[in-house]
Amino acid sequence: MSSEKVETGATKATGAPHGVPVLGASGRRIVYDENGKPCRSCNTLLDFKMVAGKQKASDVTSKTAGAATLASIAAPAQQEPKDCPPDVEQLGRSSWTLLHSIAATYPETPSQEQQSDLKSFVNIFSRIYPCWFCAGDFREYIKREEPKVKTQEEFGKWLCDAHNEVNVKLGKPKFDCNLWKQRWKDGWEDGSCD
Ligand SMILES: Cc1cc2nc3c(=O)[nH]c(=O)nc-3n(C[C@H](O)[C@H](O)[C@H](O)COP(=O)(O)OP(=O)(O)OC[C@H]3O[C@@H](n4cnc5c(N)ncnc54)[C@H](O)[C@@H]3O)c2cc1C
Repeated sequence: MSSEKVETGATKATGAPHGVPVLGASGRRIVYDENGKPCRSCNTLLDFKMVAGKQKASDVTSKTAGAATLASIAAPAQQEPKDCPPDVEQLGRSSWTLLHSIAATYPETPSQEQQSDLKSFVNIFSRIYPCWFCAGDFREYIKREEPKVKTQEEFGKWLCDAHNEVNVKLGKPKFDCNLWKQRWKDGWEDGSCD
């Protein structure tokens, strides 16, 4: 499938039907699947609802006049509904939690089999991740930066860099990778996680 790169890091299926919104209320490009339907796990909930006619872009803009960008203010205005399929952000948060938690429990000196299992997992993950354009970019990253699985520390840092690549793409600050273990394994030194 051919695709078009856009500023949010999203790519859009070129088969998007005529007469449907191209940009969402968040300012991001709407991602459609191969059947021309908006992809829930590829769009923010706000944009998904806007395309479904359940949220008007004007509802957001009128409440937020004067803000720098729609994208930066739209997300907090949106309440996450309970027990519904995830949007791109919920899916991402949960997936990063799983991935970093795997790093946190990966052995410090893994066997050959454990190293090979982890490599396979990361590769398969990059092929089946439900947000397909996210998955495509992740596969490109893995091609450029091969997963490092020789030790827990090595994998934790590799994953942190991979996550930072997405953060930068989305205009978010980079996370300090020296802190990955406090964030995902030991808890913060100030004791706030105790
Ligand atoms: C493989 C993958 C690819 C993705 N690609 C896209 C994409 O192309 N477009 C898109 O819109 N969304 C993408 N996402 C989702 C996106 O990364 C975020 O998960 C989503 O935007 C929600 O962000 P958040 O601000 O809640 O925090 P998240 O980025 O989900 O981070 C969760 C928590 O992890 C910690 N953290 C942040 N950065 C790091 C780091 N570098 N290392 C360790 N811990 C960290 C912080 O404590 C943060 O609160 C992707 C997710 C995954 C798993």
